[in-house]
Amino acid sequence: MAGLAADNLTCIKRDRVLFTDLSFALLPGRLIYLRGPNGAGKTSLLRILTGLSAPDAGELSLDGQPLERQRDTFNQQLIYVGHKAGLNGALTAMENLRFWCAQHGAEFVPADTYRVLALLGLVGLEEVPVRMLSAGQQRRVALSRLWLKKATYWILDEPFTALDTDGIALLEKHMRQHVAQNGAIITTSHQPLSDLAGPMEELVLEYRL
Ligand SMILES: Nc1ncnc2c1ncn2[C@@H]1O[C@H](COP(=O)(O)OP(=O)(O)OP(=O)(O)O)[C@@H](O)[C@H]1O
Repeated sequence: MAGLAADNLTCIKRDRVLFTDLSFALLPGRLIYLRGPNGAGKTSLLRILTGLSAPDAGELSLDGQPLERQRDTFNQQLIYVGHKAGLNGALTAMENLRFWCAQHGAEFVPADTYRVLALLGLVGLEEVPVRMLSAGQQRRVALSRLWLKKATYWILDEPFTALDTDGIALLEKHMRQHVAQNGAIITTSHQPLSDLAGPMEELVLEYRL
């Protein structure tokens, strides 16, 4: 089957089973809204999907083949935006993005990067160390990756954090467009996604004692 499939995943942290026997598929052209209370295991699940951590049981596959044999291929097709912005505060937005592109196999084209930063409302802030930007501006720099690299799979952990209403709408529209172009997204959010994000499936993690 095309897509990223999780088969019977189990995740245990400090003797607490966060989830077990969790199976689902993230298919091209689909958006999964992953929700659940604080501590349910949403970030833990997303980290497993990205390969940053391993499940305690279960398998992941990409296009029907074990994911662990295709990590490089998957990484080329993946953008992960974690709940922390993942920026170096001492570097400017342009420097951060140049570094990120080099690390993630994306071509860094300064003119395109300025254009994306402008789209995200950051004109005049491109050369400022990001530690001097507001929380929402830093989030916008982090999210600009979604405009700079072509990748089928987007794994997003609380991407709306600190964004104002215009920022939320901009991101939701971009997500919808990505899915319409056969992209695949799994995202967490403590605020419900609006219709701007387009059709979605829900994956709910309950808090287990
Ligand atoms: N590296 C770790 N070591 C020990 N426990 C961890 C680790 N990472 C996460 N946990 C625990 O696992 C549980 C789930 O954490 P996780 O961050 O996945 O939840 P979440 O659903 O994303 O929560 P939130 O909505 O608050 O972001 C928490 O109780 C947390 O303390």
